[in-house]
Amino acid sequence: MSAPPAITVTDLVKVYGSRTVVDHVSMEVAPGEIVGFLGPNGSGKTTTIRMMCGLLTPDGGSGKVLGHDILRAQRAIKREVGYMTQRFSFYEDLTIEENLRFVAGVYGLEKGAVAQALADLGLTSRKHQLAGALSGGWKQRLALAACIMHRPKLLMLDEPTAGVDPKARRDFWDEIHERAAEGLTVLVSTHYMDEAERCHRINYISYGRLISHGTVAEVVAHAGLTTVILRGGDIVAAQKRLRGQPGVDQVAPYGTDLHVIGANGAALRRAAEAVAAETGARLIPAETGLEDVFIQLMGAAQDNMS
Ligand SMILES: Nc1ncnc2c1ncn2[C@@H]1O[C@H](COP(=O)(O)OP(=O)(O)OP(=O)(O)O)[C@@H](O)[C@H]1O
Repeated sequence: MSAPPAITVTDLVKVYGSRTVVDHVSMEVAPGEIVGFLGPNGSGKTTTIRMMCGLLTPDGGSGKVLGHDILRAQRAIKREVGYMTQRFSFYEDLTIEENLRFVAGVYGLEKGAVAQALADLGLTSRKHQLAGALSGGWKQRLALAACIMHRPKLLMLDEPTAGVDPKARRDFWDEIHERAAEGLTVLVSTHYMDEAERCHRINYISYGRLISHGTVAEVVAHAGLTTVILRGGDIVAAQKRLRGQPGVDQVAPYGTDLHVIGANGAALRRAAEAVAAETGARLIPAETGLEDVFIQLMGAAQDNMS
């Protein structure tokens, strides 16, 4: 028998005033899975995460997180979940170790917990450094140490690597994958495509509604988009000519290439062939990227709302 899901929520709803900011969101996450949560700014990711963490009571829907009812057992959920908020904060004039000691005190953890967390996150040699003097990557490592010190079974990360350099982001993700291999479940919201690609599965939310989910390959395939590249020739003229043509939904320059994307493959190819011939460009078939899919989904969601 397979293990019960770490998260299973059905039809979650949150309403602020007259606005439904989370609109019947259902999701299931298996233990040890890393699931990405993507969507434009203000689409409802943080609000959904907070309902799952037991920090916010839903106005509708039901579900269980780590076997606890999200409506009735919020305290039990908080004990077993680590939540890293978008803008994590520390006492800047305290050292790494002092900050972790403070967190350990809040959770009532035993003495060894701080030393263990320092060792786990490679922070021992820096433990006397002031939190305020750390670079973005080390600050984020401290935040991760603070939110996994009480040994949560589920980690909710809300845009954990915003403003952190690529090397620190990669180290962070390696750390997350190691933890997941040990059984930790992770739900992570992000705006970065490379991070989405490091998740086992992703969920895409827009205007509070979950509109696509699955592995990255499934989400891309499900979007059914065609992509071609125009290379060489007069790219500026080609870009102007292609915009608004039947079949052409997106035109995006990438260096000296022009990526042309659309849902109607036949119409897209016709338009691209004609413009390539006019502007002296070569036409190269290409794979559709996750970012192209998300931009298409954003456009489609806006059309539905207007
Ligand atoms: N306490 C609140 N009262 C009123 N409106 C709120 C409240 N919290 C969030 N909202 C609104 O709900 C919507 C969803 O916000 P939320 O923070 O969940 O989005 P998000 O997807 O996490 O955005 P981002 O990517 O910018 O972090 C936004 O329009 C936001 O302004």
